[in-house]
Amino acid sequence: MVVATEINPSRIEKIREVEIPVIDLSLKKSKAAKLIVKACEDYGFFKVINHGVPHHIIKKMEDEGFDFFHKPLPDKIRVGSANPFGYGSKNIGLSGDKGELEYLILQTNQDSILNTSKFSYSCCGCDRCAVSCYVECVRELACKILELIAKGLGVPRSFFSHLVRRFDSDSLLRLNHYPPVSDTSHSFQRGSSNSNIGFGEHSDPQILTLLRSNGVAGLQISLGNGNWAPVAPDPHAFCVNIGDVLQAMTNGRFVSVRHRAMANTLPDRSRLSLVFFGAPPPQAIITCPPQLLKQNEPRYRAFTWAEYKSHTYAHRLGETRLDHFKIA
Ligand SMILES: C=C1C[C@]23C[C@@]1(O)CC[C@H]2[C@@]12CC[C@H](O)[C@@](C)(C(=O)O1)[C@H]2[C@@H]3C(=O)O
Ligand SMILES: O=C(O)CCC(=O)C(=O)O
Ligand SMILES: [Fe+2]
Repeated sequence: MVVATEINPSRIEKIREVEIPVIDLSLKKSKAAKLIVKACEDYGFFKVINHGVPHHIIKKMEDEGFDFFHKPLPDKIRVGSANPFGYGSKNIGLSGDKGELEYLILQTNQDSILNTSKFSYSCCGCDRCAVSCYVECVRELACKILELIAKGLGVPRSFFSHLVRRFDSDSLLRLNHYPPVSDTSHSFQRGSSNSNIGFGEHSDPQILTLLRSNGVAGLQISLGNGNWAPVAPDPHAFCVNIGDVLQAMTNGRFVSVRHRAMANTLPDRSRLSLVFFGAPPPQAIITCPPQLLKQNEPRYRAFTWAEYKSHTYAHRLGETRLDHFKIA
């Protein structure tokens, strides 16, 4: 089915209903690995069910998120601006991108929280245990999926996952809050842009993203050529998407899917997404292993995650950052 939706008067985009792959992680490993590799090649996106993250840990994290966003604005601003860790509202990044949301970005690695950052869980008033328990579970889930990917691709088991498991991994947790359309009591002030984009089109720069949202719709993935597929909300599943680094490490065999979130149009319910970005340590060298190159020439030059990240942060949300690292 194709439905035309008006994003802005000069540009008609098509919304297509596609079957998003749903992978049951209780399947035999070899079967799950095969299905995941296929989903990564076809869409760079899939959902997982029977993922093993306990419901009470998700619920506690979600409650903490709602509590934070329902605080008065001065309390939220007090945690510091999302530069790169802290609270942000409507402005995404430092290059002028805007969204109809507010968010909180948290570092996940205890080592850097203690040593290099002014920002830690306690600053946002979130319960330290709720955040650490959630992060521990989703990190483990990300590693499990990366190990299935390694199995499916025929590379050593921890080839990708060790980067996310490392004590100095640069993984992040991001909480996005899309307030209800008519909520005037809320401390978040909706912009005057009339845009129905909540979080603009982009790819995630890291290795793998695990997104979980409450039952409110909004996420869409790009099918290319201006076609978008809505992702039905499912509080029991995690959405998984390939990041730019995994695209580079697979020499483009997997796609870092472009996605966006629509602004919340419900009058009475907020949308909350909890997003874990599994990232390498800053000095890790990102390159495609010879087993995956086969007879092909490498498409991207080797780079460190620190180099990629500084390139990312110097550019706008919607840019195709990996192009800069392409071998001509
Ligand atoms: C405009 C920007 C925000 C962003 C950094 C960037 O310069 C380009 C990528 C953006 C993004 C998208 C995925 C994640 O939400 C994020 C935390 C990331 O790593 O890259 C954001 C960055 C951000 O909001 O700070
Ligand atoms: O909230 C969503 O559904 C998408 C958020 C997202 O893409 C991000 O935080 O990078
Ligand atoms: Fe994203």
